[in-house]
Amino acid sequence: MLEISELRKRFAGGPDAPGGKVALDGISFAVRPGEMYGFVGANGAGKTTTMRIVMGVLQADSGTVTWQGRPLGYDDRQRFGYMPEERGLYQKMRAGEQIEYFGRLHGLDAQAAKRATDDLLERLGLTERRNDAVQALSLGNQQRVQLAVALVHDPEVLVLDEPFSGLDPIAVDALATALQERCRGGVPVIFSSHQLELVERLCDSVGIVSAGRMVATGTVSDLRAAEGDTLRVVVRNPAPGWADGLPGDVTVNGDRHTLRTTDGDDQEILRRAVKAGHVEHFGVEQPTLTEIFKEAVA
Ligand SMILES: Nc1ncnc2c1ncn2[C@@H]1O[C@H](COP(=O)(O)OP(=O)(O)OP(=O)(O)O)[C@@H](O)[C@H]1O
Repeated sequence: MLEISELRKRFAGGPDAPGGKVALDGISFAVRPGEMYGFVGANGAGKTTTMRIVMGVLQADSGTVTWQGRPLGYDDRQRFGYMPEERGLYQKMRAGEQIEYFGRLHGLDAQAAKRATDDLLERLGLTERRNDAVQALSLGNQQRVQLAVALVHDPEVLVLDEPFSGLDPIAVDALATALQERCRGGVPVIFSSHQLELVERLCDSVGIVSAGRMVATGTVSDLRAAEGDTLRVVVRNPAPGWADGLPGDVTVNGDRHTLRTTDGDDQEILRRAVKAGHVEHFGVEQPTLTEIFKEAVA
């Protein structure tokens, strides 16, 4: 298990923050083998800083990162796969050579690096691009190469900073499939993203970070249960004031009035809606990750 515990980090101040900037204020979470963990938060919340500390690019002021119960060292990190936010490909090197080269850097012999590269080029739909220089590739294909570089040495853990940003749906699916395969093989995968629908679709667990603190973490279903269900009622052409006194909020779109509420007597609400107009929809819905996120960071 990868365990991140009570990480704190303050950056030295500039003219706008002479006292320094607290980037992390006690971040803790754990990612289990075979778990896909989505790390979400507003811009500047602390996701990249956390990942950089996990990968040893930055040092925390305090707190620990352990893997399999032991503090992480250089050798452990060599066996991790990392996609940094700033990316890190040699622009003039060919895609295939690059993946092989990173495989060698991570300790594979020439044959193993070539085999792994062939396999990844195939899986990620890059075989035709093997001999293209990275700078000649589209953003999506560069990102596929970047993922291949993170995967080439068959890593024990994957740490990916916004791997899906800027990708079209086909590329998203190619990357998602590659990550799911590793996960099924028992690799813990942590990735940050602002694409909450994608995180909801792919992840077993989610961590929501806000201003350097973890404001919610757990399985998506636990977070949903904690948030509670919402009753959504849509009434067309209702009589004015039909929802007066009912709990929740009403939004109006043309002749459609939508009431959303997390409490109240559902039968009473139904009676009022039927009396008021044509009831087009009446149902209980689970909160989306976007709703959970907005509530958690509010
Ligand atoms: N090298 C640095 N020097 C000073 N401040 C920094 C440095 N790196 C990050 N910060 C600050 O630390 C805070 C956390 O930044 P971080 O990049 O970790 O956020 P993030 O959640 O990854 O944001 P985004 O979603 O925009 O990538 C921000 O206020 C940022 O400005």
